Amino acid sequence: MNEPRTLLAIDKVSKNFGRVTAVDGISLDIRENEFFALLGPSGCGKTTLLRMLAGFETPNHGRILLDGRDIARTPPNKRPVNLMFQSYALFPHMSVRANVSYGLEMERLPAKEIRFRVDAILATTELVAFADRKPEQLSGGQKQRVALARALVKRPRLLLLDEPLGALDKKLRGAMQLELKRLQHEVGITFVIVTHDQEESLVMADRMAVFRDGKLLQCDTPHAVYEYPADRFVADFIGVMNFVPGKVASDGVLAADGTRIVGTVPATLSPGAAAVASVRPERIRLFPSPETANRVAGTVEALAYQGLDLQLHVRTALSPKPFLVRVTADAADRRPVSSGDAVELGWDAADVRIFAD
Ligand SMILES: Nc1ncnc2c1ncn2[C@@H]1O[C@H](COP(=O)(O)OP(=O)(O)OP(=O)(O)O)[C@@H](O)[C@H]1O
Repeated sequence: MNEPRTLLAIDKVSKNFGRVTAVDGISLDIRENEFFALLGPSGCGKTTLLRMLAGFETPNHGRILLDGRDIARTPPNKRPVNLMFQSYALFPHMSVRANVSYGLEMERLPAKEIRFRVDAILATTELVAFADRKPEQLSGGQKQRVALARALVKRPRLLLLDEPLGALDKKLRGAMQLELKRLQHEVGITFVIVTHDQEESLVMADRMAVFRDGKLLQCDTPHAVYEYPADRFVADFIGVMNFVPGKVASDGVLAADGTRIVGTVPATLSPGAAAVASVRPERIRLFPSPETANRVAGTVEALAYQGLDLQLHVRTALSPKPFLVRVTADAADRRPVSSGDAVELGWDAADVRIFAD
């Protein structure tokens, strides 16, 4: 297989606003035709990084190489990069077609080419039937597609999307996540999306970067970030995780009550150091077999049906918070549990991740 080609190389980029370091020495490669997500809690610097890629901010340090050329100081309109705003910023008095063709008209392209490209992108974004409508006559999802069509018609090398689904309700958001991914695939343009929604990144991104306090914590595929988080913060931020605090032992973590959680200890942790053992809710089994490496007694505190899954809160002596356990409806039917029941939880050593506390 060919090595994917790097489109954008972010090289030791920093940005301060007065004494605030919004982006702190980030290095990151984004590949050609990739759907890449920048993710992190509010204030982590993801929007500032996106604005530097667009050209609305200039880094204090570092280089931003697009196709090998440093664009860090190139004005926004001179970059082959387009930014789609969360608010869509559509022209209210213009039709969908006029909104989409506007950018090409500014470029003074021949009318025939404009028509050809606008027709093609209206078809791709399934907007042909709405071409003559004004933005106010469209639904939220349709407006979102117009904003996308307007950005894509210019055929940028890179499309930046700032919380593109932020204005949509939950159900439409789900549908548009898949739609965006399909579109990206179809047009073959590299997308960089900013979101604070970790589920959204897991669904859409080919790779994702997790930030905190202006620093890059981890950059990998959604699967790798979910299964092998770089640290405790990432483990907690992405998905749901159960944590057992304790001290590092030779083959795992010793909890305060003396229970040993068996798992692989990272080489960076010394014996006796404060650590947490963690396990995802879906890796925990109710009523495990006696050979299961980790077993602990608990009491069911609460149950919640979530479609195909049943989510349990189980109180144990291992941690102050109840364990979250996800069992399939099937398993729950076979051996029903209710609030107040005594249960045993079990999980394999291979499903344990251990982090510095
Ligand atoms: N123009 C500015 N002047 C001063 N400080 C700024 C400016 N822009 C951003 N900051 C600060 O830089 C830090 C990073 O901000 P940024 O907007 O990049 O974060 P974010 O991760 O996108 O957050 P959110 O999800 O809330 O938009 C924050 O502490 C913010 O207050």
